[in-house]
Amino acid sequence: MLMFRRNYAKRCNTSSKFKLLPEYKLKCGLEIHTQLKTENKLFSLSTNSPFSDVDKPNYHTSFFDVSLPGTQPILNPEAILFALRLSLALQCKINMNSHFDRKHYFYGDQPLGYQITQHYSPFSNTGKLRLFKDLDSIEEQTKDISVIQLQIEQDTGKSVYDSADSITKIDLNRSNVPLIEMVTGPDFTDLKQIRAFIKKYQNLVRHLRISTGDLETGAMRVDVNISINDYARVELKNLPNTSSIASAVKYEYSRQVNMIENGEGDKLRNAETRGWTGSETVKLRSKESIIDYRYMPDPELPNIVLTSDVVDGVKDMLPVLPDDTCMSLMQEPYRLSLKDAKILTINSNSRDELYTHDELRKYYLDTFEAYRSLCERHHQEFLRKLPANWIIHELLGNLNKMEITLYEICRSLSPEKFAELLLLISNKTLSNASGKLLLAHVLNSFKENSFAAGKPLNFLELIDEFELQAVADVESEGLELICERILAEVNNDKMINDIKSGKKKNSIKFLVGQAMRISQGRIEALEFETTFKKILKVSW
Ligand SMILES: Nc1ncnc2c1ncn2[C@@H]1O[C@H](COP(=O)(O)OP(=O)(O)OP(=O)(O)O)[C@@H](O)[C@H]1O
Ligand SMILES: [Mg+2]
Ligand SMILES: [Mg+2]
Repeated sequence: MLMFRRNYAKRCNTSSKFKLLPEYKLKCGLEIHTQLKTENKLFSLSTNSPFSDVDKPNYHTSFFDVSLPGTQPILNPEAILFALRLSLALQCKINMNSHFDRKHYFYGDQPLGYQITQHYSPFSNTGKLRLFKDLDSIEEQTKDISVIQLQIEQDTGKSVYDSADSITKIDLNRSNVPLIEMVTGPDFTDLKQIRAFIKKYQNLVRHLRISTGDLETGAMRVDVNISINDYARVELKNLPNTSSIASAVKYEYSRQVNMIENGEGDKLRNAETRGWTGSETVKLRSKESIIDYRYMPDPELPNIVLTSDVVDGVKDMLPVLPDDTCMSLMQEPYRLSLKDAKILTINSNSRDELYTHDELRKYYLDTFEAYRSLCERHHQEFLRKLPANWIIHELLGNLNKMEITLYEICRSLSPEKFAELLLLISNKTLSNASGKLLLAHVLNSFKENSFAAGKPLNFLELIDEFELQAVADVESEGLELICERILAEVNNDKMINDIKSGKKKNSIKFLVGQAMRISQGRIEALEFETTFKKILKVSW
């Protein structure tokens, strides 16, 4: 037995890098619960704010949310609209006549005694989400993940264990928050696909503005079902973030392979549900012992009857989906790299307070157009890459560093103004280095003046004031003099020899840096690099 275990550990190299073994095929399906950010709860007029007022338990509740006898559910149509947006974006078949069912179980944070969900006739089914090799970093060119069904249901309350008093307290702020449960087919065959799907689905719900999609708060919760070859599935729950999902999948795959190799495969014949402790999966229950939920149609709620007008209307109003936007940014006239196109398309949640990808994309597109027409007007060569380089790398870098929002910047440095800066760089009034200095200065002074409306920005005046004019057409003797001076100052034969031989090509950047310092950035770095190479007779 021990031999088998060592054998497996060796082959899948568990200690360093996780590897799937070809003879043990991974099969995996996901169930994802997503809280909808509607104004009100699913069946009541309570505010739907499960994460605000954490210090006020049972604050966002109505008589219905706390299950007072005699209260009745009233369906919130906004939740239907959100479910319709998501179903259409996932190319699902819409059920024009779905209904709600009661799923009975007893738990303290579910005082009704049942959860209102959709069991017999869910909202939509048979959709798909396509993953792409380049866009989603998967191995295959494309991979379709099928969506088996999508249903609307209510969230439960929360049980909070109070260790000081040794009692469990119930908070019903989350009770009756609208949820969508989306179930995929068992189509995943490796971890990259699982990671890619979760990220893509999260980005989609954010893009459709139907959920925050945050895993950390529990606004999005992922259950992973795993099996190997033809054994039964194991359902994994309590996976609070992407790294626990990945670790749990790796752990569970290895556990199941070990069991099969140790001759314990029979124990994998029955489906079970396991939880993730942070370091291992532990059995919660077996699927057979699951209680009978005694599903029954909810008699207090009418069917959700849709007309094709409503469905078509929502379809027409869907925003362009992130993949399509990303692909169009990589084509004419923008021809962005995949990396830059993704930055303008995919929600970067961590810096959401400074800019959203939608704002940033709009700023980029407007600047691109303004710069293009300025170039035409001034008969200047249009450098297609300039707007992306300066917005995604320079501007964004400064926003992050100075902690200022794109929204505030837009008021003083509009895309039209930014295009003027780009024109000054492309017609060589400003060197790259001086352009960077000027941009940083402008942003900094906006910040210092708290973005108060002041004198309109005039780049030419600022260039004069700070003497930032690029030194154009520098005499080559002038350049050579500066370079010779630096070589003498540096006085490091070893470094010079390593540059000449090509052993340390990068050291030339150090010399260029010194030259830029002396010329205060007013001469292009490339000019210095060429001169150094000439003086040192570099042949690489
Ligand atoms: N052999 C298998 N291996 C891995 N995953 C599987 C396998 N068979 C089914 N699945 C996945 O298991 C999941 C089943 O989810 P579904 O919601 O239908 O049932 P459930 O887990 O019993 O219900 P509940 O919502 O009460 O948890 C799907 O994501 C499906 O793709
Ligand atoms: Mg399940
Ligand atoms: Mg399920």
